[in-house]
Amino acid sequence: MDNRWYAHWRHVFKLDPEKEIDDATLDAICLSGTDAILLGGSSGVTFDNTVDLLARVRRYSVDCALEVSTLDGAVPGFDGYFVPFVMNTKNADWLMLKQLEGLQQYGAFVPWEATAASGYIVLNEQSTAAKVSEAEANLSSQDVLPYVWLTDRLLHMPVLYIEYSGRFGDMSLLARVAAELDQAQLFYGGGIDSADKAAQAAKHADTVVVGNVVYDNLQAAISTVQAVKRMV
Ligand SMILES: CC(C)=CCC/C(C)=C/CC/C(C)=C/CC/C(C)=C/CC/C(C)=C/CC/C(C)=C/CC/C(C)=C/COP(=O)(O)OP(=O)(O)O
Ligand SMILES: O=P(O)(O)OC[C@@H](O)CO
Ligand SMILES: [Mg+2]
Repeated sequence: MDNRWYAHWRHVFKLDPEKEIDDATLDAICLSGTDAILLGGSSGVTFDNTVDLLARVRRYSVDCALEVSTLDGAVPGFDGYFVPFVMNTKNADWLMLKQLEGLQQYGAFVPWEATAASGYIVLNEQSTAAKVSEAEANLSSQDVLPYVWLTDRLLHMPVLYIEYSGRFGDMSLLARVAAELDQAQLFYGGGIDSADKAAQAAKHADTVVVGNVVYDNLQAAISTVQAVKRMV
């Protein structure tokens, strides 16, 4: 079951439990007006660093969800959970088998009403996510469409995530994907490090995810919130 508890999210900050973040930065991020804090990373995510960051974000009233990307990092107590599936890999581990193992281990504890599958299309070959998952990331706008149809129209995944982690993506491809969607909520993430890039992504994506710039340039990160909200 998925009642889209995240349907109203327009702007999201993604924090990586593996990375250090000081209290002042976390305060600014959680009070920025963003719709949610999503914890996730493609490597080095453990139970301990996830619990630690969750406890710190819990001081604020902002929604806090977990993108479960390692078996060790499945932690109770979040407002919601996303389970990623990499659609553009031929390695069955990242397409389905890791997720199956997760359910074999934790299935009895999953809050189904607050858990959603996210169909990832990973498009930056240089990203950790692409390398870890062996994604076939070099796709044109035309190549990407069958993955979109598979994710949205055949499998009815509630979230389709266009992932350029670390690099700003092709906005014409994003527009093409948006135009093809029947029911999935379109998440975009990758390389947003300014208000202008955030606004460009918000033209097409339902939900804009901002990650690395939080650690590189806090003011630029904060500026993305209003840029996305202005597009509503
Ligand atoms: C105990 C309890 C209450 C559990 C409930 C939680 C729950 C729903 C558990 C379900 C268990 C389950 C199904 C677990 C699955 C675990 C798992 C290993 C899934 C596979 C995930 C996956 C496909 C990983 C590949 C990489 C990827 C796409 C990660 C997504 C996140 C991402 C892209 C982050 C960006 O990473 P970053 O580190 O920033 O990368 P860059 O360096 O490139 O920027
Ligand atoms: O870190 P950046 O490049 O902002 O990407 C955000 C997010 O899509 C990563 O999973
Ligand atoms: Mg990152």
